[in-house]
Amino acid sequence: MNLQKLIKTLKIQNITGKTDVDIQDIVYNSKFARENTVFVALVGMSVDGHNYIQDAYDEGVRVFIVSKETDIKGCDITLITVEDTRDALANISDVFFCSPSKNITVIGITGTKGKTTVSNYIKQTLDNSGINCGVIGTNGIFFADKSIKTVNTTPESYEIQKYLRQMVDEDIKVLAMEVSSSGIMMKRVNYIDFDYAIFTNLTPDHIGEKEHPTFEHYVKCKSQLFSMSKYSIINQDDEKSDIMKENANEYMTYSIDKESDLKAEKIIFPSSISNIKTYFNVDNQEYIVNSFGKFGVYNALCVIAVCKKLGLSELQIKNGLSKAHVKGRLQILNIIKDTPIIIDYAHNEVSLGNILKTIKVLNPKRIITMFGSIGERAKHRRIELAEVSSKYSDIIIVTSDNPDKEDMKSIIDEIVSHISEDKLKNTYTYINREDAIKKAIEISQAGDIIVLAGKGHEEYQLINGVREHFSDEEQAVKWAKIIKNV
Ligand SMILES: CC(=O)N[C@H]1[C@@H](OP(=O)(O)OP(=O)(O)OC[C@H]2O[C@@H](n3ccc(=O)[nH]c3=O)[C@H](O)[C@@H]2O)O[C@H](CO)[C@@H](O)[C@@H]1O[C@H](C)C(=O)N[C@@H](C)C(=O)N[C@H](CCC(=O)O)C(=O)O
Ligand SMILES: Nc1ncnc2c1ncn2[C@@H]1O[C@H](COP(=O)(O)OP(=O)(O)OP(=O)(O)O)[C@@H](O)[C@H]1O
Repeated sequence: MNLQKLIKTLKIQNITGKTDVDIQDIVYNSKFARENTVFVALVGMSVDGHNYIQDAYDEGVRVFIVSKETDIKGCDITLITVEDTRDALANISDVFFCSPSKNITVIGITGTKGKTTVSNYIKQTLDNSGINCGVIGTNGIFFADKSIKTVNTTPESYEIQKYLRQMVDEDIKVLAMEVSSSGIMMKRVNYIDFDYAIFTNLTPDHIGEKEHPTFEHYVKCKSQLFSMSKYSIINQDDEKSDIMKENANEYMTYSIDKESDLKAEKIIFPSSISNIKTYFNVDNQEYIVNSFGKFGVYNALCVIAVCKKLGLSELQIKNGLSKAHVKGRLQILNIIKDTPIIIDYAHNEVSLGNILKTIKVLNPKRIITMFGSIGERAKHRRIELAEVSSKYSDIIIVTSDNPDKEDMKSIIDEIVSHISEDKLKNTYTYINREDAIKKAIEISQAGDIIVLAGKGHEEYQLINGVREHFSDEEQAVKWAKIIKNV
C-alpha cells in the first residue's frame, strides 16, 4: 500500500521525508523490522520503542511513526510525528487491512470475570446454528479450522486487524472478542467498529504497577467500550451498571435479581458435582447451562441476549447453550472415584470465592484448594486469595502460578502470611506446582473435592520470562493414575 494512502486519516503533527513510497507491512517491534515496513515506536510499560529506532533502521526500515524527538538522521528517512503512537498503530492497521470490522459483526465482551466463558459460549452457540463465528481472547484466536495462541487477552491492534481481515476473507460472520481494560487503555481496540458490547460485571482487579493506577481508572477504561459500540447488553444487577449505561448509545439489560429486559427466573442449581447443569427460565422458556452458581446464569443470559439480537430462535439458543463448554473453566475431571477434581482459571477473589462458595453448598467431605498467584503484578490478589481460600477450604496448598522474574518462595510466603490462623495447620506449600498437585491427590479421600485453581486452560508456567510447559490437567491425570491406580 502507498504510504500516502496508509496515513490519510492519521492525525499528524509533523512529517519529514518522502511519502510516495510502497509499504508492505507494519511493525512495532524492532525484532520483526525489515525493508518496506513502517516502524511504529510504542512507549511500553517496561521499555520505550523509540529506543529501538536505530535497530529498525539497521534492519532496513525507512519510515517511522514516533511521538518523541529521535536522534535518527538520514536523507532516506520519513519521520512522521503524532501525539499518540498507540492510536496511530490502531489507525494505520485498520487502513492497511481495509477496515475489516465493517464487514463482520463484532461483539466486544468486557468485565472483570466471564469474558472468556461468554465469548466461547457465543461462538459455540452460533457455530451450532451454522453461523460461522470467530473468537479472540485469553484462550487464543479461533476461527474456521485455525487456532492461534495469544499472549494477551486483547492482542495489539495490528494483530486484531490482521486476524479480523483473515476472518472476513474466510467468510466468518461474527467475532466474539474479549476486551480487557488494558486493551482499551493501550488503544488496542481503537477504530474497531463494534456492533455489540457486553458488560459482565466489575470488581476491583488489575490495579497496580503496569496495570491501572486506581479502581476508578479501571472502571473508566472498561466503560469506554460502551461508547464505542452501537448497542450494549448490560448486567443490571452489577453496581457499576449505571456507568456503563451512561456511556452506551442504545442498550438492553439482563438480570437475576433486579427487574430488567431479560430476567432469569426459576433457577435450579445442581445438587451434585457429577452433573453440573443449571436450569432456568427466561420469558417462560427453559434453558440449561453447563455451569453452577449465579455467575453461570449471568454468563448464559449474555449469550441469550446477543443471540436473540442476532436473530437466532429460542430453540437454536437452547440447543447451542446446553452443549457449550470452555476449557479450564469449571472443567471437572471425574477420574478418581468419589473425588472430583475441578480445574478452573479462578485467580482472583471473586472467581475463587464464587467457586468455593458454590461447592460448599454441595456438602463435600472436605474442600482441598490449590492455588498460587502471579509474580510482578496484581499483588493485592495474594491477600484476597489467601483470605477467601481460608474461609471456604478445609485444606490449602499454596504453590507457584506464573512467578515470572519474582522469587517463587517469597510470593508463597506472602500468601501464607494472610491465611487465617485456624487454617495454617492444614496448609501446605510447594514451590513446584507438580508437587502441589501430587500432594492434593495423595491426601484426598472419597467425598472430597479438589480445586486446582489459577491456570485453567494454560499450558505453561512463566518462570524468568520463559514459558515452560505445564498443564494442571496433565499433572492431575498423571498423579491420579500413579497414586490412586485409576
Ligand atoms: C505490561 C504490559 O502491558 N505489557 C505489554 C507490552 O509489553 P512489553 O513489555 O513488550 O512492552 P515493552 O517491553 O515496554 O516494549 C515497548 C515497545 O518496544 C518494542 N520493543 C521492545 C524490545 C525490542 O527489542 N524492540 C522493540 O521494538 C516493543 O515491541 C513495544 O512495542 O506490549 C506487549 C505487546 O503488545 C504485550 O504483550 C505486553 O503485555 C504483557 C504480556 C502483559 O502482561 N499485559 C497485561 C497487563 C495485559 O495487557 N493484560 C490484559 C488482561 C488484563 C485485563 O483484563 O485488563 C490483556 O489484554 O492481556
Ligand atoms: N460472570 C462471572 N462472574 C464471576 N465469576 C465468573 C464469571 N464467569 C466465570 N467466572 C469465574 O471466573 C473464572 C474466569 O472466568 P473467565 O475466564 O470466563 O473470565 P475472564 O473475564 O475471561 O477472566 P480473566 O480476565 O481473568 O481472563 C472462571 O473460571 C470462573 O471461576
